[in-house]
Amino acid sequence: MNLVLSVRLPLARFTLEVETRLAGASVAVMGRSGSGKTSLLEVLAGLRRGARGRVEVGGRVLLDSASSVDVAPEARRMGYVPQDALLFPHLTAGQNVRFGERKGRASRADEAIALLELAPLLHRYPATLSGGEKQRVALARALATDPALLLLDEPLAALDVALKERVLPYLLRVRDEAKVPMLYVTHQLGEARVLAHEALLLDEGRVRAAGPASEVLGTAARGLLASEGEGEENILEGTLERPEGGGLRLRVAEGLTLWVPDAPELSVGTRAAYAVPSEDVLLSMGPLSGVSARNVLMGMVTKLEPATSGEEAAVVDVAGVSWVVRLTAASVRELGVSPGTRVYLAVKTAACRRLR
Ligand SMILES: Nc1ncnc2c1ncn2[C@@H]1O[C@H](COP(=O)(O)OP(=O)(O)OP(=O)(O)O)[C@@H](O)[C@H]1O
Repeated sequence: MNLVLSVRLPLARFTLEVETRLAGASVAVMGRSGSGKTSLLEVLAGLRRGARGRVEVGGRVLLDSASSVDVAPEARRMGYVPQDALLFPHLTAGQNVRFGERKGRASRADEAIALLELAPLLHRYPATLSGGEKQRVALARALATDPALLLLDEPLAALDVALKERVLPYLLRVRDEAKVPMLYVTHQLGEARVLAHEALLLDEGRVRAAGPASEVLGTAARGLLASEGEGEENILEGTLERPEGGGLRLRVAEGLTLWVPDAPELSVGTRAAYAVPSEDVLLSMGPLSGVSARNVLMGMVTKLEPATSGEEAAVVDVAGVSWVVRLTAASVRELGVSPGTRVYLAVKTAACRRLR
């Protein structure tokens, strides 16, 4: 899906000026609070009068102010789910989903209901649903409109950690099974890494970086989001295994396995993803023994980057996989950490949180 953006929209403090081309199936839109993320989504949805320039989605021109093209919001086929997506309180979950159903496309609503596992909830009213369930209904309602592009504004922000874990896999299903392209606003680098193929980083209304997620979500994003104190997570994907002697282990790469919390429903051979907050990784200069952390990984520092005030983020390569570890500036000095230093990382099993 091709996305061509060349838009200008005057805002209160600055002008949103976005000039970019994206090709990915899922794009994370990131940036500090107030950098213009929601405004950009609303320009795409056709909800902002005064937007100038050109918007093209999958070859279809939605806005071209030079030739006075400005497709009405309802004709744009954008599945917009705003930050605090409200459900109609007097309609059941099922009626909410079908509300947006496109004529002749009833199957889309059925697909969305199956994909998001809403069948048991269809007769319930929004007031009786949990936050995560409401999010799933809002997402299904958007999918039922058979959108060309989903615009999701921080779909997980209002959910606590446990609920996030339950809703994130549904977003992955939308991406991988429904195959509906999405633009996804988030403040969490970890979430963006799991969900996005590409990323767009906004700073005061301008594009600071855009392109493959693996590149954009590195240095630039960390530097820009650091001042917000956003938590950073290491995301590890791999295959589950149960070695003799018990326990559950994630095989991430040749030479990198990670003990993770055991749970009976997890079966060997399944692909899984885990998040480890950067502040939960301990760094040591020497081999560790006699520590309670079950995972001790040997690696090499590749970069040091400024993180939150007074802190630095060390990027450590472990068997070809990059880890981010938070250190205070004092520890960096005292330990003598610099690029090229061999280090050991200790990670408690309990710090590994399953994402899918
Ligand atoms: N309708 C509007 N008219 C003028 N300025 C606006 C309008 N809506 C928002 N703004 C301003 O534009 C800037 C960007 O707002 P926007 O909501 O797009 O940011 P954001 O990146 O989504 O922020 P957050 O992460 O806090 O949701 C802010 O300074 C905001 O005050």
